[in-house]
Amino acid sequence: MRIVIHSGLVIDPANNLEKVTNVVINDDKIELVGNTNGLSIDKEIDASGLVVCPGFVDLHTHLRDPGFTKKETIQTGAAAAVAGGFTSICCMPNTNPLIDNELTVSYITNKASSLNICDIRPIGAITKNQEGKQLCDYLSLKSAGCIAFSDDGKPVSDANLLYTALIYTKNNGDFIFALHEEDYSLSKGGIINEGKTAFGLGLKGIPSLAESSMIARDIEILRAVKDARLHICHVSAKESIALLKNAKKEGLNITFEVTPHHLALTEEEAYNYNTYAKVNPPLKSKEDLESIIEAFKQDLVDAIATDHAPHELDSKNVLIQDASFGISGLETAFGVVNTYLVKKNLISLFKAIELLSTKPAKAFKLDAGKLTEGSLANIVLLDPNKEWVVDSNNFKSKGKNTPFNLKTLSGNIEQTIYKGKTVYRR
Ligand SMILES: NC(=O)N[C@@H](CC(=O)O)C(=O)O
Ligand SMILES: [Zn+2]
Ligand SMILES: [Zn+2]
Repeated sequence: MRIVIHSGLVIDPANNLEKVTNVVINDDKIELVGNTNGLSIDKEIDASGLVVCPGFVDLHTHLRDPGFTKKETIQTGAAAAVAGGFTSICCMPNTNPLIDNELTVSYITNKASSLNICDIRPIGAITKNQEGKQLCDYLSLKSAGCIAFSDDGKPVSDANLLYTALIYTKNNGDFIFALHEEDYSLSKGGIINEGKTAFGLGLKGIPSLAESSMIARDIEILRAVKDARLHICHVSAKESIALLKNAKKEGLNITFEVTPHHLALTEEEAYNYNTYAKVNPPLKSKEDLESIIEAFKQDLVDAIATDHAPHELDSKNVLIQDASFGISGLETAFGVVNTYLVKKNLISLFKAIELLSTKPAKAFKLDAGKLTEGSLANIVLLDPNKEWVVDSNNFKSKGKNTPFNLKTLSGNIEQTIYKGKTVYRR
């Protein structure tokens, strides 16, 4: 079966391509990008007015399954992913049981292959039961299919534990440690960012120092170990950006991601005790947001990752002190990035697509995020100019918890193709 997607603006950062041309799919693969002369075509997709680009890659998704299926299941999470243009997602281990054993890995990969609508790559835990006491068996988790390791939701508070994990793995291949950076002694009891909004609302704040001091510590650990590889999750503070800029300049093997909500919103979103704006790390000040934008302009950011954290509304429709931390993010990611970065002329659409596909794939060494001939036909058709009003009731995700609800976004996913088959159409 040969399908040609014609008349669209093809943006493929992996091959430095941006032009109106054809993308030819043959069964599950990309046969070619360019001229279709002499080819017999079975089916045509008219992409006039649309952008055709690689399926997006999310390095940070919470699927909640096994264990917390009232928040999300692998099925609803995967449906949300493809509705958001993601054809590869990496799922965090804070499930129940946790992804700290091969059985849970195979539960997820089996579900993923029976659904067959997007790649689902498990991230294993760094410590057993995420208790921060005992290292997991990284070799066997890796051979079972884990592509990185993280205790996300929690920091690795014990410096010696992280140090040991890096030393143990460094001569055994590529092990990526994705870190949730938070010093509990500084963040404990905090609800939103420490600053004007928290003060005005009478809420205990979480200082930026809770994030940046841990990043500083872990850069030191990385420097001490050398050949190890760190990835910093959901970076939100200007102090953290400054540290990471220097670490990169120095040549340390470190990457970092920024979420759509941290590049678009500030702590003021929590005005009125809005629990939908309660997230970890907290939404920060205008100055932090400006330093994140500057990091994008300077090409320092390695990935935009959703930190899709679906929660049932019962855990959000309570006092802000008691509400869960987290934002459901898969289905608004492109719209938010396009509205708050591209439409404001802060970065180009090409760069935005690169940060959602090619760069994250590169950071986690995934065979994805490109329209190269012979690679799997994981493709998104999007309308960068289409305006829409977010209505979380229409989300495929069970998680309706978003501070973007009822906001107008520009840029919509029209169609998502996975291994040559349409898995989502608006
Ligand atoms: N981001 C959040 O606010 N919540 C995440 C955990 C995390 O990413 O740290 C969750 O699992 O709900
Ligand atoms: Zn986290
Ligand atoms: Zn997370």
